[in-house]
Amino acid sequence: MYIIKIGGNVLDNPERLQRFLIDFAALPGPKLLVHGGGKIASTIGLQLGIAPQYVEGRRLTDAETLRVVTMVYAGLINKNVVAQLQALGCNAIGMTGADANAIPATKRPVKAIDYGFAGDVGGPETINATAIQALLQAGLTPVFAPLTHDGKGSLLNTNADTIASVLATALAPFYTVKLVYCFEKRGVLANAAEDDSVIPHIDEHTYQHLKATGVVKDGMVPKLDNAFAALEQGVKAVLIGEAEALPELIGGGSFSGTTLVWHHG
Ligand SMILES: Nc1ncnc2c1ncn2[C@@H]1O[C@H](COP(=O)(O)OP(=O)(O)O)[C@@H](O)[C@H]1O
Ligand SMILES: CC(=O)N[C@@H](CCC(=O)OP(=O)(O)O)C(=O)O
Repeated sequence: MYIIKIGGNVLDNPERLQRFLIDFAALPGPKLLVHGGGKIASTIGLQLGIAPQYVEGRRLTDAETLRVVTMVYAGLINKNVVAQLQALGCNAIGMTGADANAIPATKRPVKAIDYGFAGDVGGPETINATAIQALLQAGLTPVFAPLTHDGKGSLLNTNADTIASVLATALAPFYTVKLVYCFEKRGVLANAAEDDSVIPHIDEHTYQHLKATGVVKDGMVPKLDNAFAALEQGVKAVLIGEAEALPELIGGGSFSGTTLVWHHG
């Protein structure tokens, strides 16, 4: 099965999103979509007078921000994606980690920095894989917003790349899971300014080198950390590429993004 994640730069562009959803809806077999939307949450927050705050690239989720991200992720984005998929004949069902207790989490402990209502997810055994399997077996396509819950009544904000990785890992014992991170570039690039400089294959060793030399940075670092963690824990394949090139990415032809390589044993 495919678990596909789309980020803020795709969600923010209606034409790009529509093209992606057409291809996603056409994928045969069980599938699951995870969306982010950090960029849209920041824009809507600003319109409401709530400026986004980041420390080292991570959002601080105070009580007001939690209200904004709940409205934007679980409401505006999630329900519009579900409606668009329904129009394409894909029987989508919108989810957060609170729904069906799919993804329990704990509020990140306050150390040097207080990230507020940020949720840290435990191991794959904490995921309610049974409920997600039941949805898949009923022919439904779960669409996850990047929110989890603490089991005490509060939603928590959790990075969408992490949600995709942990769901992929939790479902790996039951399905051959291929995890696909779709974003606005054609893959992991050797040169940020050169769109055609896609690195076709990256293993752990190469990744450490790319990170140390600053070729891979910013949002790509947590994405690849999550991706290698998923491979280590039984996910069959991880692909990274352009949302609009989903069929090529999955088809594995030339110009088909970056494939992460895991050396077993
Ligand atoms: N070597 C690289 N190749 C491609 N993107 C990179 C690279 N290094 C850093 N990045 C940055 O990582 C970003 C993708 O991560 P992120 O911002 O989390 O995106 P999204 O949430 O849309 O998936 C790209 O937009 C790009 O700016
Ligand atoms: C805790 C945390 O980092 N939450 C993220 C969730 C959204 C997200 O991951 O969106 P993209 O995939 O579009 O970046 C945030 O609020 O930015």
